[in-house]
Amino acid sequence: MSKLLQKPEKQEVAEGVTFIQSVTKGNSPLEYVEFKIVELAQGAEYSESLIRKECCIVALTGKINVTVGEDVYRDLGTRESVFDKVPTDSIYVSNDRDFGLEAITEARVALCYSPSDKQLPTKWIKAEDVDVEHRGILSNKRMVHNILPDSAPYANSLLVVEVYTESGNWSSYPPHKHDRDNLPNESFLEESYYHEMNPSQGFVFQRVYTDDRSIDETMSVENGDVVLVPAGYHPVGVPDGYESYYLNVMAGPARTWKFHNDPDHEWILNR
Ligand SMILES: O=C(O)C[C@@H](O)[C@H](O)C(=O)CO
Repeated sequence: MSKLLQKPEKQEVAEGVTFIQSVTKGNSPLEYVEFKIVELAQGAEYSESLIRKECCIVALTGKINVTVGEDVYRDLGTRESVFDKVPTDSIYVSNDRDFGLEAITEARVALCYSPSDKQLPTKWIKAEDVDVEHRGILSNKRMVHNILPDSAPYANSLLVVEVYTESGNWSSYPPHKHDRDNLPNESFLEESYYHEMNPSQGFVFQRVYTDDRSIDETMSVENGDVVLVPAGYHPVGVPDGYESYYLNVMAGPARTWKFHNDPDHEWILNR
């Protein structure tokens, strides 16, 4: 199996608290992005101390309370399934702070991390404030929830977006990359993709490839999988009959998403 594909692996870390995915510097090729999917049973609690990293807590499904230091953010989360296709609530927590999660209902939570050493205020990113963007035409249609885009100045390094791709469509397409620290032309951002499909037995294909093909992996991606993009283009193709959801986390030396399309396929944009 590709080193860029991580299958879900249940790890019960406390009563009612299960890691489904845990991408760390120790088990992935990424330097700037770490990521967890945590499932919480109703009433379960989980806490963490951030050491030299910032975190965006995304209430994927269910309802949670989040505590950051003395502050409590209550009743976060808007969905029973990510395929309700409405934005959800998130909390940005700065480096070297403690946070806690408490599940009001059964809940699935994404924890998105990147290195940081400059303290910033905690930010409640409310569902109603998340910008919803429709991109693309023909078989390239997708909807994007901009949770923490580069235009939002709340984080030092993290970028977080949710992307829905319609059945039979492509996204992150035409293929683009952001793997050169060469602003203003291109930024270096690593990226992770956490995938879900509707119905859940579906699959999508994701290719990760560089110009010189030193990376060239085409992966069959199933519900709950994570794809890691240390470099290269990273398009996603969705088979007929299935909808795709993914949560992207990006981070790098500069908090700017400046991508470069694969010149061979850029013509797609001019139809
Ligand atoms: O517009 C899309 O298809 C989503 C992608 O831009 C995705 O968020 C990504 O690849 C970011 O680099």
